[in-house]
Amino acid sequence: MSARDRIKETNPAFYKRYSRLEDTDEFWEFIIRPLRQSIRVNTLKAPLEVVVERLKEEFELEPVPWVREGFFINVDNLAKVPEHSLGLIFGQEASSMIPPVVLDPKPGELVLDMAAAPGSKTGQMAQYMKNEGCIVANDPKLSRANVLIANLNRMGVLIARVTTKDGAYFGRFENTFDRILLDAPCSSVGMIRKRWKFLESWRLRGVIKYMNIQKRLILAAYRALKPGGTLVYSTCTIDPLENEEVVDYLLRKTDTRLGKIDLPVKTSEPVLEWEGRTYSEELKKALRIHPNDNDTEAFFIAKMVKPEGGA
Ligand SMILES: C[S@@+](CC[C@H](N)C(=O)[O-])C[C@H]1O[C@@H](n2cnc3c(N)ncnc32)[C@H](O)[C@@H]1O
Repeated sequence: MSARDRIKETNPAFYKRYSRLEDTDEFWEFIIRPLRQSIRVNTLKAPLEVVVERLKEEFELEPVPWVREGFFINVDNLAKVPEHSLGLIFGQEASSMIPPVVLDPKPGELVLDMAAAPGSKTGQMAQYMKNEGCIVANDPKLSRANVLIANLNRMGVLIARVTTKDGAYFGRFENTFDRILLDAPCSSVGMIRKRWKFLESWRLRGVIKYMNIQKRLILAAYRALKPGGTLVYSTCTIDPLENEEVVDYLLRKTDTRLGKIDLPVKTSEPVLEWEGRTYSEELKKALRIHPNDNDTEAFFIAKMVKPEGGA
């Protein structure tokens, strides 16, 4: 049975909705094809070259084009690789490495990771900050916050302060953070490649529930951002209501502008019209990544800048 037919049979509403986004055989095939394993080398613990040389003795590595420390690797079970237990490498999906690259935090800065667990992007940001400055790593789900703490310990991250608030709580710290990552909770269509259950359980009402949470969080994040600061919004899903709609909402409510993202990554056209809504042309600067674009998880990434002297 073709991927298209399997998807149609498993969740007809899913098929109907997203065939309006893209309807090629390739798209449907990559929506469900198992993901390639990828890793990020953790330069907080050892130099990149040393870890790469060691791994090459045993595995084939292929660089992830958009992240210097990212590699595809031919390993079945990372848990059996000692470098993983030692925190020298971290299993992280290749497209999920993009938001921290776009945010580009610097040593000494104050950064908010509003939805941080299990911490793959917190670790990556600490790496770019050379463990200098501070990252407030927040996640309200206690079981996930525990995994976050364990991962940060294993990765040797020394600058994270873990909190367990609803992300909207941070809106009260107006004009405070140099950079903010909102890697939002979402309907996780990109994760179908890891877990079939995300296809089975997908419902439009879930998308709408997440959209409302995302709008609340992005507005709070923007409030907490310093004038001149950068906010990156990302999801691992393809629904325009959780992506373009949410960023367009922030554009309409505030004085934010979108920043251009220049990375060697293939993207799909951003959606500027959906279900009778029209979105700002500014959204052309966002990255909409479908799973067939680069053989990765689906992702959406937008970079917002708060003007100096802005509200
Ligand atoms: C996509 S995951 C984050 C992945 C993480 N950034 C990483 O790279 O490892 C989204 C997270 O949002 C958290 N979350 C759910 N509701 C939230 C809320 N109201 N405020 C902040 N975070 C929330 C979830 O517990 C989940 O861990």
